[in-house]
Amino acid sequence: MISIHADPAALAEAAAIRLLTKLTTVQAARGEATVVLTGGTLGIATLAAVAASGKQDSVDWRRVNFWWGDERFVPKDSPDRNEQQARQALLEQLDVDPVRVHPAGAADEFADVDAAAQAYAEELRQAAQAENTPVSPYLPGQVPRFDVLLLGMGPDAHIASLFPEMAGIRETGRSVVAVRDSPKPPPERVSLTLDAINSAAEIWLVVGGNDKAGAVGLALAGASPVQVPAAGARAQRKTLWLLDEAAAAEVPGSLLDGGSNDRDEEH
Ligand SMILES: O=C(O)[C@H](O)[C@@H](O)[C@H](O)[C@H](O)COP(=O)(O)O
Repeated sequence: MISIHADPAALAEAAAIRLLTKLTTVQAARGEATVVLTGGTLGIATLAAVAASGKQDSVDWRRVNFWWGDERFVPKDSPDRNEQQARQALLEQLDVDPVRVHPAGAADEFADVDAAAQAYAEELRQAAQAENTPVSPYLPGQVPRFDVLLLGMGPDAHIASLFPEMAGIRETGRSVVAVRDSPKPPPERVSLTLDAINSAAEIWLVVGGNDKAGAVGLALAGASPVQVPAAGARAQRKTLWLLDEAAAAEVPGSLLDGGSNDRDEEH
């Protein structure tokens, strides 16, 4: 499904409203909800839009579980941390349950990025065991239920910290990988694998800007995930592309004609 919005601000706002609605709906059904956050400009703008929406109270934030799709392996208080940016943009304004907030390890907490990746995988496994619901066909017992997994995408079609042709995008059978040579700084990161990402009930790719249009077009045209990681995003139930007009410029026309898409009213 594709949803197109006028510009990055409208896109972030639309993603925020969808997220609030989804979390409210999921909580009504199963008492809690789990969201996997992402870094990047639009990933954080979406969280800021939730904070600015005035509609936060529709969600019981003490019963939301937060994970991260990737994290930079830098000191805990570094402004480069996706966790720090998410806390500043939204989490600090909410009454969250700290036990339910699961950031990946930082460079001043673990000896190296491998140790941080292993620890995150173990934390995910423990959460999966506690839920006792085998939700992932790829990683049974290794990841908990992810109701919504947010992703940004780079101009090279990377998602999380899975980059074209590199080891991470090829990894199978594991939930988390350590990245040492990220083409996008900083170089060291912890990332969910594609198997973990695709365990999510819903994946939402929030992508804006004309520098992403080519990668969006390739991903939606069904390119190989090793060359075009975003092409590998396939949720268990729904994969949603939330785009602004600029990033949608090369979406294959046949995909836009389908009835399941929507576009900002003014377009
Ligand atoms: O840690 C990160 O950098 C992000 O998780 C990364 O995957 C990001 O979402 C994309 O690079 C898009 O970032 P922009 O929206 O800033 O281009």
